[in-house]
Amino acid sequence: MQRPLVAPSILSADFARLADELERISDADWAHVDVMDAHFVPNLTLGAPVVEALAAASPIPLDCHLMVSDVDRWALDYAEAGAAGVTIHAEASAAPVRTARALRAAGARAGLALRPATAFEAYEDLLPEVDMVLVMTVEPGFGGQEFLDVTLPKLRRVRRAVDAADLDVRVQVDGGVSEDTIARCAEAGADVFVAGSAVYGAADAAGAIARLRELAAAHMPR
Ligand SMILES: O=C(CO)[C@H](O)[C@H](O)COP(=O)(O)O
Repeated sequence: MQRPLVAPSILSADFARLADELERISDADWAHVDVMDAHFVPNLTLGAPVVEALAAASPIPLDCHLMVSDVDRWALDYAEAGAAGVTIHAEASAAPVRTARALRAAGARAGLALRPATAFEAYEDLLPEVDMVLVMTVEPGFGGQEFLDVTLPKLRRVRRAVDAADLDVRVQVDGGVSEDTIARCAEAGADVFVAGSAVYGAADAAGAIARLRELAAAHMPR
């Protein structure tokens, strides 16, 4: 198992002060950037030009989570904008292997995300083509939602498959991750933890990041 990575989601940040909000999480491993198109999910955030500006301003790498329809058409723009990792949703992609290969060829990590109701089994054979699987632990679209325990069995299945294949593939969780829920995620096999409100809602963001990282490390199987 790799060391735990904490990726605060800037969805819960102050959008009027994004460069300052990235500085606030400079102790984190990655900054998680939620791209929403008001079609794949019922919310609208930002696009590649803003990601390009954030990549230039950020003290840490950007991890872009694309919640957009027809994602194969848009994904490469985010790698070219400077994102270190780009995650596409399986449900929005007609050609996940082609898109993942294009992302890797552009120098970005390729991630594949699964909504809570999407089964992992149909995508298991694609594991060698990606660098990360994102198991959504809420329905995508909004921060501050309640963690869905029903996603934990899938998280365990993803971890088992990654370990069985002995692949260098990260397993990310996103949604409702907090000091109350992170132990469950770590025990089930996650090693990248996205947290929006748990970090940006804290007076001391650096302290919140450190506590999440410690809790994750304490509960990840050795
Ligand atoms: O992808 C997301 C929503 O679709 C966000 O990253 C996620 O919800 C983070 O927010 P919180 O930690 O407050 O649940």
